[in-house]
This record gives sequence, structure tokens and C-alpha cells, in this order.
Amino acid sequence: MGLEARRIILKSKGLKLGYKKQGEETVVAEDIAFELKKGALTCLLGPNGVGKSTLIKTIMGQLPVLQGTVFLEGKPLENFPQKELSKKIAVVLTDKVSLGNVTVYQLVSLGRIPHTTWLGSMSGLDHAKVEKAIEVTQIAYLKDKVLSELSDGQLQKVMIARALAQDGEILILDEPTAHLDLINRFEIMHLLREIAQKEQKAVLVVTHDLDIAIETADEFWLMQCGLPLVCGSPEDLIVSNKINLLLPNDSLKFDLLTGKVQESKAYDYPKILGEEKLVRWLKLVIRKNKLVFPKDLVHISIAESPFLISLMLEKEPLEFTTFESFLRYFLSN
Ligand SMILES: Nc1ncnc2c1ncn2[C@@H]1O[C@H](COP(=O)(O)OP(=O)(O)OP(=O)(O)O)[C@@H](O)[C@H]1O
Repeated sequence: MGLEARRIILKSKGLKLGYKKQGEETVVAEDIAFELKKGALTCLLGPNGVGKSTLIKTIMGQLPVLQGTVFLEGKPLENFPQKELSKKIAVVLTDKVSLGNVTVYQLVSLGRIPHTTWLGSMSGLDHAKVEKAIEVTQIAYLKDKVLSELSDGQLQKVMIARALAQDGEILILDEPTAHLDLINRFEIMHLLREIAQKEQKAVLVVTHDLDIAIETADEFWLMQCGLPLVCGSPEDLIVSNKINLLLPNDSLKFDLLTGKVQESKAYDYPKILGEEKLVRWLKLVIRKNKLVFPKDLVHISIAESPFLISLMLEKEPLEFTTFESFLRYFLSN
């Protein structure tokens, strides 16, 4: 699917977000502009409390804007009755489900509520949509299980299936990978990427998982206190250093080479010879332990097979076969 197919479905400009209580406004963010595209996985990132949930509640039509307009398919969001909105926007929130003895099939079927009659009876089309959602999320083997029997990772897939069954064009998920292990976090994000691409949905995910978001997202929206939303492809935001907006504290910065967040203080490494893939881990050991080297050090070399770290001193070389033994030498001297 080409980039030209990424049609804008939701957009806004000059948006002011926040809460209004007894006529008094609490502004959370201003000057927010975005374009959400079908066929793309968009990740919304930003520090705790910056207003990510406030933004998605506004996009879902749950919270009125303080200023500006959100346009859904070119029409103001407030023109859509709630039932119409829930046919177009499906949401997966972080709240725990309290429906322990409902089966997976029944829960996924709940996604069809906006489409069923007031009696709630499901048509053949509704069942077909539920089956399709179960197939896409690969949870057919769980169909008859009750929710209390599921692991957190399985439950998250079931919640995504329910949102898919709703068959809206927009899927919004608030921290879908929180509390999941590494494999499940990757699996869920790759599944969302596939859903965006193959099912042509606009998928918006709030996440703090920078590593996995970089691997999977087509677009990032970076939210930072008091600044306009910064949007772009992860790679562009990384190379232009805009990714550092996520790290307002000067002590940390995003390292272009390793793709990791690390201490921003430039570290004075000794001369190291070896392949970059090994050198970077040696640098981590040096940095993490603030190692100080002997004055007569000429260089350090590191080799893979057999694994060997050589400390080339003027007098004699010292050799280590693990990072641990290398480190032990420094700790004991
Ligand atoms: N109902 C409310 N009324 C007034 N202020 C609120 C309300 N809900 C949230 N806020 C405030 O709005 C700000 C943004 O909160 P929000 O939950 O949107 O942040 P967030 O970026 O989603 O944070 P996190 O990453 O911790 O989930 C916070 O200062 C919060 O205290």
C-alpha cells in the first residue's frame, strides 16, 4: 500500500485543550495541530501529565475543546451524534474489565453494539465482523474461554478485537502495552501496525514505549508541556534531534547511533578498537561504572570469537574473557 493511500481522516489546527469547571478553564495544551491518517500507525508520546489522555478524550468527542475544531472526514466533530461517532472511532482504554465470566466471543461481540438494533440482536453481518476481528487478532483458540482465564497479553488482544469488530475507521488505544512483557509488547504493536496497513485503519496509540514505537510507528506525535504538537516520521524526528523534546531534562539525550536514551554528558572514552556492535557494550560498561583507566593505557581492543577484551598497557597487555572479569579488575584496583 503506497503512501498516497494514507488519507487524512481526522485533523485539527489551533486547538486548545483542557477542562472547564463552573465556568473556569484549566488549559492543558494550546496550539495543537495534527493530521491522523488511515493506513498508518501513529504513536502519541510525551511525559506523564502533559495531556495525552486529554487529547485523545477530545478526539473521541468525550471532552469539548476549549478553542478550535476537530474535523472528522472534513466535518466538525461536534456535528456527529454520539452513536455515529462510535461507529467511526473505536477505543481501547487501560481500565480493567470487570466482566470476568463473559466469554471472549461475547466480549468481542460487544464491539457491534453501535451497529445493532435497539433489541441488540446481531445480524449475519455482525457475526461475520466479529469472526473477522477474531481472525485478524489471532485469538480464535480463545473464543470460548471466559475473560478471567486470560493472561494480560491475551486480554489486550481481545480488547483490540472488540474495537476492530466495531469496524470504525479510527482505532485509538491508551497505553495498550502497559503491564505486558517484552514479547507481548512487540506482538501487540506489530499487530496494530498490521491492522493499520492491511485493514486501512487510522491507528493512534498512546505509549511510553519509545523503543518499540520507533520500530513500528509510521508517525510520531510528540507532546511537550507548553509547546505545539510536533508530528513527523520517527526517523525524521530522530535525525533532526526533535525526539529530544521527550527529554526536557538536560541530563538525558537520545543517542543517534544506538537509538537509545542515555546520559547527555559527553564521556571521555579511551581509544577502543573493535567492531561497533561490541564497542557499544564496552562503552556502556565504562560509562555505567565511571571507569578510570591507568595512565599507561595505549588502547583497548575487543574481539568477538573468541570473546576477548585486551587492555593494552605500556608494560604488558591484560586480557579478559568476559565484561564481568574486565570490570572486576577495575573494582579491585
Ligand atoms: N477531569 C479533569 N479535570 C481537570 N484537570 C484534569 C482532569 N483530568 C486530567 N486533568 C489534568 O490535565 C493534565 C493532563 O492530564 P492527562 O491525563 O491528559 O496527561 P497524560 O499525558 O495522559 O499523562 P499520563 O502519561 O500520566 O497518563 C494533568 O495536569 C491533569 O492533572
